[in-house]
Amino acid sequence: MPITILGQNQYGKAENRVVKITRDGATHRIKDLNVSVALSGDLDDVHYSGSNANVLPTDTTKNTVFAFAKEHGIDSAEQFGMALARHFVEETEPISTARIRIEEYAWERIATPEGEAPHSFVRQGRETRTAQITYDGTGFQILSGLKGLTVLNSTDSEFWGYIKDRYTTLKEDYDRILATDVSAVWRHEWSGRDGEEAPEWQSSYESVREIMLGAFARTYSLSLQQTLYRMGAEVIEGKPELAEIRFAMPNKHHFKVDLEPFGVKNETADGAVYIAADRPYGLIEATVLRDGAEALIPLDLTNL
Ligand SMILES: O=c1[nH]c(=O)c2[nH]c(=O)[nH]c2[nH]1
Repeated sequence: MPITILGQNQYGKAENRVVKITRDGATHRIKDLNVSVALSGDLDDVHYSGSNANVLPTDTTKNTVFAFAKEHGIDSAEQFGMALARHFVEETEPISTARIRIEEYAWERIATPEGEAPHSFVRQGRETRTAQITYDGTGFQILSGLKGLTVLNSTDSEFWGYIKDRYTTLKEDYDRILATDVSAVWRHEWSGRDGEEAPEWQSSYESVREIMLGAFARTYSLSLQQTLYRMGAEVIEGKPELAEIRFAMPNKHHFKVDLEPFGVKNETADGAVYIAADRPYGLIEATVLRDGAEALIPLDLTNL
């Protein structure tokens, strides 16, 4: 009698770095993606006996990603992931679910004194757009997102009134810097099941980002938790096509430096000098849901 059984399993080629250039005369456009494929289905045999009869090689999944970039182009990460996920499920009998994860790296045109360069680009900061597309043969689940969106408010942030026990040394702060690297994932209500038209992925992404930034800038903050909730609430209120949004936000602490030993006053009101601490950092994570919606975004955003 065997004493083990196979649990959840998936496989596919991870981190296919695809760069697609679209030429419009001398003016080029660039899409720069990192695409990871994970397939699951009738795959017990390969684990139990080593029979590869139901296995589409990961090498083939890699080739498919590159071929699709050429054959279908890359309109948006979401659209590209949907085409791939549908292909793997519909064309390969043993595969019942496909999950495509995509990171997109943004490039902007280099501005020169003669105008925008038609085919020269500079990478935009550390901000990365993300998408996860899952297809099970009947409907899609689309999670869009971003990570590495670094923001800072140099005032309008306080932190006080918290629990104080015998290990508490933190001083209450009535005017501090609030800085974070926003990671966010939002789930679209749309599944493609009921024939409803798919969202316009690019403009939807841009407007979610704009709403988040506006809420961060506008919120007078009594905690990063409160700021996070305001950002999520404004997104859900402003975007009827979204059901939930989840954030992971490190509190990038900025500590005022003690310059008294040098006889120098370092007052907030005069424009102070801070040390930007690297670690440890507070890590604030929460989901904001439309009332009645199900929480389906994974709790740990690190791999999304
Ligand atoms: O916005 C904050 N939330 C906290 O929970 C916390 N804890 C802490 O030490 N500083 C902060 N700041």
